[in-house]
Amino acid sequence: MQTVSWRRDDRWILQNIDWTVRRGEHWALIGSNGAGKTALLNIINGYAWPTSGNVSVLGKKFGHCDVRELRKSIGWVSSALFDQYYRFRQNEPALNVVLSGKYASIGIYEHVSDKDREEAYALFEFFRCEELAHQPFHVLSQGEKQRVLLARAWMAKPELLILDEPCTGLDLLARERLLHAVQQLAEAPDGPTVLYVTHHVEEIIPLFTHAFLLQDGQVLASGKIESVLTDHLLSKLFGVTIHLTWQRGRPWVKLTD
Ligand SMILES: Nc1ncnc2c1ncn2[C@@H]1O[C@H](COP(=O)(O)OP(=O)(O)OP(=O)(O)O)[C@@H](O)[C@H]1O
Repeated sequence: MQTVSWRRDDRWILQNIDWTVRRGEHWALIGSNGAGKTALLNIINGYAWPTSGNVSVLGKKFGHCDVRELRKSIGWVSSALFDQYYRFRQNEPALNVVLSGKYASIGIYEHVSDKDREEAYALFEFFRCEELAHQPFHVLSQGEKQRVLLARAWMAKPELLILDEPCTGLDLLARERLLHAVQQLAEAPDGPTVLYVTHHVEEIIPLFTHAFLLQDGQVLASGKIESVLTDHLLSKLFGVTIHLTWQRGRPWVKLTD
């Protein structure tokens, strides 16, 4: 995207955002609460239209393409969004949630082939949660829901996978399992480009090649992980003095104030 700005109610939520993601790169998008991360994702998914600037996603320029068609190539995992949808579909089994990913719909309105069903079961196995397939989605724990939503997104084999704070509400083991699954998915031969949104630096696994720091709707820094994840830039981003230590390719935060 080039010089993208988004204004709402006399306030600039995003200002002059330049961001290019190339095939083979995986990005972490980091920012504090209210920085504009969700707003930026809404623009990438075509749910919000920039006030100014240009957006192209997967080589398709917005304004010159069918955004609904484009969305079929984008997997979006956001538990906040899906909790809202499935609150009204209390008996929907997790299997149907995964199957619906094939059609990018909420609920299933198409004929489901045996092959689709097999594929969905294989994904439950891949994410090590076979026992969840026949349970209603809305009763699952947060960690279980996230794995089901990841499987749902993967049913359509998207080229771009957007994970919006997928570890929110997960305990340590569930978080590490989910991160491992993300790494495996992305590294598969037909794996997607991953955009991973978080405010927790510890979730940045070695998969990520680049990071984008968003502050008050503006780019604080963007580029290769090692040049962006520095004590100086993260302290500036979060407004506290941060010291990072790296262990096995992952950054860990210490507050030094
Ligand atoms: N449709 C809208 N109309 C008016 N203001 C909005 C709209 N959408 C977002 N905002 C405002 O834009 C700012 C950025 O919101 P956004 O949800 O993108 O933040 P975020 O970085 O995702 O935060 P969090 O980490 O808390 O989820 C917030 O102050 C929010 O109130």
